[in-house]
Amino acid sequence: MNIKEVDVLIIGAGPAGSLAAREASKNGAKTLIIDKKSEIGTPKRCAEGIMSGVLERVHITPDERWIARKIDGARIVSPNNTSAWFTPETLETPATGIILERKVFDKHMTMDAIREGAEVMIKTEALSMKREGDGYLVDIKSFNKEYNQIKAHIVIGADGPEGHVARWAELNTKVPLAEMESGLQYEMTNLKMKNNSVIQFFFGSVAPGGYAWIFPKGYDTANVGIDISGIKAEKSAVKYLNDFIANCDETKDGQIVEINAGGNPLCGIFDKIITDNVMLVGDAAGCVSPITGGGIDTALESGMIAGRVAAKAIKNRDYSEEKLQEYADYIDSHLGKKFKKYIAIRDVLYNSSDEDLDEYITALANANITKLSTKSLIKVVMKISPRKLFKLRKILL
Ligand SMILES: Cc1cc2nc3c(=O)[nH]c(=O)nc-3n(C[C@H](O)[C@H](O)[C@H](O)COP(=O)(O)OP(=O)(O)OC[C@H]3O[C@@H](n4cnc5c(N)ncnc54)[C@H](O)[C@@H]3O)c2cc1C
Repeated sequence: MNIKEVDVLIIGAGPAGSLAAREASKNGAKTLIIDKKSEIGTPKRCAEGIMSGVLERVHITPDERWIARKIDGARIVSPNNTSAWFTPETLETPATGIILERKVFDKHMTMDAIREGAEVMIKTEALSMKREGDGYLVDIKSFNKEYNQIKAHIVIGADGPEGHVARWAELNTKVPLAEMESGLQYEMTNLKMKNNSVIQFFFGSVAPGGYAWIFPKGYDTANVGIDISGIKAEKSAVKYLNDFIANCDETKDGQIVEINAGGNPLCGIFDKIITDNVMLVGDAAGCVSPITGGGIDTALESGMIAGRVAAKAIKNRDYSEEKLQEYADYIDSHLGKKFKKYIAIRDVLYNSSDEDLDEYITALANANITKLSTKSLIKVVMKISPRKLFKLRKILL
C-alpha cells in the first residue's frame, strides 16, 4: 500500500472544493484536492448563472475567459404567459449577473488553488474512508496508481449532492424526497430569444414543484432546463423539458448541443456539517438556495471559510469538532437563517396552482417595481391574497 500524507484532503474539485483548497493552502496547510473526473468542470451540471458581486465577495477577479455572457435583468413568466420584466429600463439599479462557462471556470478555480500551493490529483476517486489515529485514511482509485491511500488530519467533503463523505463520516445528509429536485437541461442553439440579456424563469405546471429556465449564453445560444419535484411530477423530466421547448416560441426551433442532468437538494443546510476531522462544503453541506437551487455562490463562500478554518485547526494541531465549529457557526449565521426563510417562500411558490401563479405574476408585471429584492416581490404578491400567503409575512418582518 502506498500512502500519501497531507494535512487537508479535499474530495471534489467543484467550486466549493477549489476554494477550500485555495484558502487551506494559502494559510499554510499541506493540501491535496482530488476529483474523479478526467477533466475538472466537465461535464457541467449547471445553468451557470450567478449574480454580480458573488465573485468579488470570495476574492475572485472576473475573467473574460470564463464569462459566457453578462446579464442585465430577469423575466418571470406565468402559466398563462404573462411576463414580469425586470430590466435596466424598469429598475433603478439593474439586476446584473454573469452566465459562466463552468467548464472553464471550475478549471481556473482549481488552478488558482494550485498557485497557492495546493496539489491536485484528477481522475482520482475516493472509495471509502476510516478513522485512523488523529485523522482519516482514505482509499482511492487513481489513474496513475501511485498511491492507494491518503492520510489526512482533516477531510473536506466537497463531493456535491450525491457525495459519500458525509455518510462515511456518519453525518446525516439524507434529503427528503419532497425536497430533492431533478434538474435536466439542454444547451441549445438557434434560439429566438425576445431578450438575450435576461435570465428567464417559467413557473407552474410546466415544471411541477420547480421551474423552467432559459439562461442565455450567447446571441442565439442558451441553457434551457427544468427543475421538477419527484413527488409532484406526472411524467419524466425529459418529457417535461421537451414539452416546454416545443411550446415556447423562443426555443421550439432550437437544437441541442449538450445535455446536463443532476439532483438539486432544496432542503437547506444539513443539521450537522462537521464532526471530528471532517467538514462538508457546497452542495454536500446543503448550501443550495431552497428557492432556486442555485449553489455556485454558496459553494464558493462555504469552501472559502472551511479552508480557512481547516488551516487554523492544522496550525493548532486540533482537528476536533469543537475547533471546526467556527465554520458551522459561520454557515448557520450567513446562510442557515436566510435559507429557513427561503424554505417558506419555496413552499408557497411550488404549492401554488397555475391560477394563483397567474394572479401573482400579473401583479408583479403591473407593480412598477424599481428595486428588485425578495422583499419587494413578496410585498406585491402579499397584497393579492394576504390570507393565502400568510406564511410569507415573517419574511417581511
Ligand atoms: C441542472 C442544474 C442547474 C443548475 N444551475 C445553477 C445556476 O444557474 N446557478 C447556480 O448558482 N447553481 C446552479 N446549480 C447548482 C450548482 O451547479 C451547484 O450548487 C454547484 O456546482 C455546487 O458546487 P460544489 O463544489 O458543491 O459541487 P460540484 O460542483 O457538484 O462538485 C463536486 C465534485 O466532486 C467530485 N466528486 C464526487 N464524488 C467524488 C469522489 N468520491 N471522489 C473524487 N471526486 C468526487 C465530482 O466529480 C465533482 O467534480 C445547478 C444544478 C443543476 C443540477
